[in-house]
Amino acid sequence: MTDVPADLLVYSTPLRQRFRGIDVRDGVLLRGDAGWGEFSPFWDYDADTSRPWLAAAREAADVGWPTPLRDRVPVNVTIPAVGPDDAARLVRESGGCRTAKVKVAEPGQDVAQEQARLEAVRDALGPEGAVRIDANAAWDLGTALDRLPLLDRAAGGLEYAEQPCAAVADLAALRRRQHVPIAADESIRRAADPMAVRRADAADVVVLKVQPLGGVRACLRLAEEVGLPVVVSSALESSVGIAAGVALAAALPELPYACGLATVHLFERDAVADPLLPTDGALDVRRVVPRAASSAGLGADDATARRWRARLAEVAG
Ligand SMILES: O=C(O)CCC(=O)c1ccccc1C(=O)O
Ligand SMILES: [Mg+2]
Repeated sequence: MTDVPADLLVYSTPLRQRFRGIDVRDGVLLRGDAGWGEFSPFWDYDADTSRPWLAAAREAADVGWPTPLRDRVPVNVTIPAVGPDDAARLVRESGGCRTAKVKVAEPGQDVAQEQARLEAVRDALGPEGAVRIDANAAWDLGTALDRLPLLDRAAGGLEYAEQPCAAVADLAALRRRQHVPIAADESIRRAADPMAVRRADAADVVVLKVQPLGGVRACLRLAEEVGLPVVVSSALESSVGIAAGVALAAALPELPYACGLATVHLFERDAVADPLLPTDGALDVRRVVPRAASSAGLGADDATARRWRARLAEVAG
């Protein structure tokens, strides 16, 4: 081999906690004139769904991002569907996060386990902290109306509930019928028409993710169009992908909430040497570079690297 550095690397890492049904995360890192970008659609996404993910990676690599308006971005600690002791430990070890996002509606778990997790998180965070939940569209309207008051009480007050139901009409009804504010995530990033949330008055907050929505600039345009407060969140990426979320959060005119960008701690090993982990509850606004010059050095075996090259070709083609 020559010593010409690669402009395409594949990374792979086990997760410390199972998240969103996966326990290994992998993806492609692309280098261009502006730096490194990440292309890491989940494996259950088809080529069409993955196209905006590639546009986001290319923007990061080839164009770079708009000028930041801030140099630090407050973030929430993300609490997977773990038991109360682990939940409390994650808050304590979060790097000073004063907001926690707790996953609920995990298949096989009951409401008592969710209450115990929320009580432990509130206890670890203290009365000044903010607690939000994410149900990933799992509840029907009736279940959401039953659960929200119980979980609101267990949490000692919820900042908001992220995507409690799948349908925009159900989010709107829920918002009218109880007091916990509603955030839309899947209704934005997986919808043909993200503006439907706004027209239906279905949310108080929108969650924007750079890769599924096609890049930092695409998200800035969407934020302006929607006109609601934005929470920038991760798609469970390496620090290369997280840096794009941080760039979006840094470029938004207003940033009233902590962002969901503190997920690198869920990786056993990050793709960069100096991971984007919070200190004093916030991430620095900066670019990052891979910590190794080969995919093998980033944990990807030959089969994984081949699989990603084929996928990249399919999505680009
Ligand atoms: O928002 C966060 O705190 C972390 C990001 C997160 O929850 C997430 C990560 C990958 C895929 C989906 C989601 C989600 O918000 O539903
Ligand atoms: Mg979500």
